[in-house]
Amino acid sequence: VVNGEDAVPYSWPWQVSLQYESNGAFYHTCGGTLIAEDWVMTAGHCISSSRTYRVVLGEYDRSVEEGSEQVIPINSDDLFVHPKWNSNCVSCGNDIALIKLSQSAQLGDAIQVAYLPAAGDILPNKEPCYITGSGRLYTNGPLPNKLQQALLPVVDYAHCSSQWWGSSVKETMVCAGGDIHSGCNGDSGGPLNCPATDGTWEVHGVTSFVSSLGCNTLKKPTVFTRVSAFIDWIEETIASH
Ligand SMILES: CC(C)C[C@H](NC(=O)C(F)(F)F)C(=O)N[N@@+](C)(CC(=O)Nc1ccc(C(C)C)cc1)Cc1ccccc1
Repeated sequence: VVNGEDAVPYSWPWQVSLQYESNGAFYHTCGGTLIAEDWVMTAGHCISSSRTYRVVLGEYDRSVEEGSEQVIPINSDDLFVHPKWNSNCVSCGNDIALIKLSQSAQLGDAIQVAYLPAAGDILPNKEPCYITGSGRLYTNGPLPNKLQQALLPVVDYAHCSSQWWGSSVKETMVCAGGDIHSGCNGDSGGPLNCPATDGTWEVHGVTSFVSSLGCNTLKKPTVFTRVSAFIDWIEETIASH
């Protein structure tokens, strides 16, 4: 997250860190959202079938053992990338994947399941959402230790597809930001958290891409997979596994 701030510890308790194994150690590669006790939602581009993954829940500061962390391994046949995700066509969308955890998360103060929007729910322009993640602090910059957040107002489809991203943005995506705040690599797969009418938060986006010219390129909002366009697929996948 570029130009964000340290989140209040455990204030986004559905945020997870997706980590892959390399030479015996695990590395943060993407964010994710806990959507059920044993399911995590992330981006399709975060998953490669040749890697071994684990998720870490209840993490605030990656450099400190806080006691709230839960590390859960992932079985390779529990990775469900959307069937229409095509890594050669990021602009086609469908950048979403589900991961079944090998055991249920123990919910508590630091770990909670996110609310998802109703199918088809479209956010109005300028809706004040927050991006959260442990991605780079600036283009080609370092990863933070503490979870970051930044206010990223929604740029509706009409604006995002006309002026800014053009035809690279589809109606199955949500744009947000476009000023000095943005996501950056490592935030992929994480949540776009938007206020719900009843004072809670709903996860409306899965962080998908930023401009290759620079994470916080002006007039190039961060682009998210629109969760409300995939509610049926999410429900079917969970129901059948
Ligand atoms: C793997 C790609 C497909 C998505 C990747 N997503 C992210 O980093 C995210 F924002 F989600 F955290 C990304 O934006 N990767 N970049 C490598 C940029 C990129 O590939 N962006 C991009 C933008 C648009 C398109 C399509 C829609 C034309 C494809 C890729 C990050 C970057 C940006 C500036 C400097 C260095 C690295």
